[in-house]
Amino acid sequence: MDIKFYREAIQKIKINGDKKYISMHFSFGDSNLEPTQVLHYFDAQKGQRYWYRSKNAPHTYNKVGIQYIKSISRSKFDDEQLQENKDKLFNSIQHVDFGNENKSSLSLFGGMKFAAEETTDEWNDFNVVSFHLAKYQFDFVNKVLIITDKIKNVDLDKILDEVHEMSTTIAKTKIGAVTVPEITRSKDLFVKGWKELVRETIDRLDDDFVKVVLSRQRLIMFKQEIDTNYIFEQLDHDTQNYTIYFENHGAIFVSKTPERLYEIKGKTLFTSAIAGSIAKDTDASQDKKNQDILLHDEKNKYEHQLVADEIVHHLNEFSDEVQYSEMPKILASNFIYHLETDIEAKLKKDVNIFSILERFHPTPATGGLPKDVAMEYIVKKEFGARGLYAAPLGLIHEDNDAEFAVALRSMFIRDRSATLYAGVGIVKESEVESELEETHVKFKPMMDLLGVNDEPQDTVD
Ligand SMILES: C=C(O[C@@H]1C=C(C(=O)O)C=C[C@H]1O)C(=O)O
Repeated sequence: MDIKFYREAIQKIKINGDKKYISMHFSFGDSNLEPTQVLHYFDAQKGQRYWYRSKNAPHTYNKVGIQYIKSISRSKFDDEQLQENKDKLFNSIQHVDFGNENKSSLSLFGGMKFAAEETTDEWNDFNVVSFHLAKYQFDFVNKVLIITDKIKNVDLDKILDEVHEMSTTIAKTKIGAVTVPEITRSKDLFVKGWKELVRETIDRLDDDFVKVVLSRQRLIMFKQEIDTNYIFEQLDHDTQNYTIYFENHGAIFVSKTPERLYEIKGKTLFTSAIAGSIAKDTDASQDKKNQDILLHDEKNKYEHQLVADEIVHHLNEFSDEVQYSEMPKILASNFIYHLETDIEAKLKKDVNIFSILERFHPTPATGGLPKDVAMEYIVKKEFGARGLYAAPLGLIHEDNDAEFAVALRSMFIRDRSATLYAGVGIVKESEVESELEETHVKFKPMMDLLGVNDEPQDTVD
């Protein structure tokens, strides 16, 4: 980092008294910083850190945020108000461009809980709706560090010292030995009740209520509080899926989801219908067979089509030009294959991205059909609240470019325990035992992350 250049440039900054925040970006192209190192470096900021990395390299986004200096938090989702809050916030920021060729990608990180109606103490550390503006945003795609601070507190020389110190120290930071969590207990919650609910739901479904996703939970207890550096390293290995790591107050939420809710780039929206599943197999020929079975299985194809049709239907409100392939393809994720249909749409002028979020979430891949009936059913019948499981989480930029993932294959960590979540789409043709089996497979990414190979011996009904 050319600190001398910045030192001179900073003298020329004219503070705009009409603004509330100042945001500067610095190129760190010459130092090889890694997200895991940055998160580790800011251990003292635990409770105010996030990491969001898009799936598949080269990643569209790969960003670590530290210290929430401003948060838009709501107990209810209101698209108009959120758009207004977001615009107001971005308009109150003075951007400083040092003539860097890398543009600033200042963003808000956050999303909303699966359902606003759910209330449990367990999830109280997270708001129903929250979008955070982090003071330090490390953008690993463009290799820039964006620092945003309140104008009334800002000390530009101090910021430069800080940047200099960070860029040199972080580059040398090694996580070193991490503590692998020691599991004292692992148990499946309400399995018997869940199976009964699936049975009851299959009976309940009819021509008017065709699909609902039912999830269940697994509780893992540790001997000591989990070493967050262990989590960072584990998350780093898998680049095939999204990486979501989100701290708020005393809680941590982690997801390795394969599912994108949508990505907006300029005037184009990209999304995918993902539903219909089969486990991967360690035997290569069986594994190939499994993929063929999935591509041709009527129940899975039906389940998938419901999701694809619903997404296309919602898109018609925001777009006059929607494109998608007629036949789903195979999406390989950790331990499991899904059916996937890619969908692309040209957005109409001036669409509110929060309205898209509200309309899309939840797709029938995590909610059901019709959406309202399914949501009510889930909130009323499922055991425990979903919180951020299956929730949309992602990044929103000033120019409305955004990406949201659906936080599946996820867990909630607090103190010495983790709660894992897994759900399955129930349709009239579902069978209880194979749906239960599918949840086992969907727990695996988080079990694997925690280093647990065995299924729990213990169940609580
Ligand atoms: C609900 C989950 O997954 C969703 C449900 C799927 C299905 O029922 O086939 C497939 C992928 C996801 O859209 C989960 O992973 O918990």
